[in-house]
Amino acid sequence: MNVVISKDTREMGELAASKAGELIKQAVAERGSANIVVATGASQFETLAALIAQKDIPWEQVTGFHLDEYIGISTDHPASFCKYLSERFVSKVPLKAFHFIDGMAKQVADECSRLSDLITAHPIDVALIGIGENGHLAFNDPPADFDTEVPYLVVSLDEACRRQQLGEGWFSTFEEIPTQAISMSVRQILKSNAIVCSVPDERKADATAKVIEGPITQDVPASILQSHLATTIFLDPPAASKLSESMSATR
Ligand SMILES: N[C@@H]1[C@@H](O)[C@H](O)[C@@H](COP(=O)(O)O)O[C@@H]1O
Repeated sequence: MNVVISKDTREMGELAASKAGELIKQAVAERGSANIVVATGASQFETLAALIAQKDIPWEQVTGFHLDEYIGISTDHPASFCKYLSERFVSKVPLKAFHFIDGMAKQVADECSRLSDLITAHPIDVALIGIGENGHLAFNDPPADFDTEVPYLVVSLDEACRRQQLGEGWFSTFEEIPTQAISMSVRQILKSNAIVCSVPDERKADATAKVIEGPITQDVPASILQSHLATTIFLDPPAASKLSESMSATR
């Protein structure tokens, strides 16, 4: 795992997008196509804006996968990750395909199977992800399942995760926030050839320090990224503010 501390949030997004763009272009040059995973949330604002601004990515050869989605939130709800991805990414670049998670599916088990089959047929070149204030990876809250081989699964959201969504302003009341989601599993995320993790904001400083410098534990799900050699975590200075001095010196 590599760590890059940028000078501000904008630069964090530019550096993360530049890394992701290089990896996408490399995959297309080598294989003729690329498969990517795209996350949502406040963490991805700058990264996705910088990614869609890159002019030399052959998007027609790129297939995208959706990292996680609430169960029971329609696509016109302000918190819908489908809405977020449509508006900020899918409508902005001419992708070969994008596989959304249907959080309104009547049979969520069938939806997980459909997505699992699709992603198994599309090995991922690069996953763009974030981490939660509670250290979650996608919607795998602590203690996360590090063992399941299932690519997509139904997960329960813990209170800290749901409070984060309220704090970011995606919902107007705590009660409105779903208690379940469909998420890519931890093992599926780790199968990505490369991982580009964007982490801005002081709200993430505690989780960032645990993820990067603490032990690998299911209680801090994103700490498993330490075991993935082709992961780069891009931080802004507030997110990096609780790292040890030696780590901060890598800036
Ligand atoms: N489940 C989403 C993830 O897709 C995201 O990567 C992560 C970080 O959240 P945020 O970017 O909102 O800070 O947790 C969110 O709740």
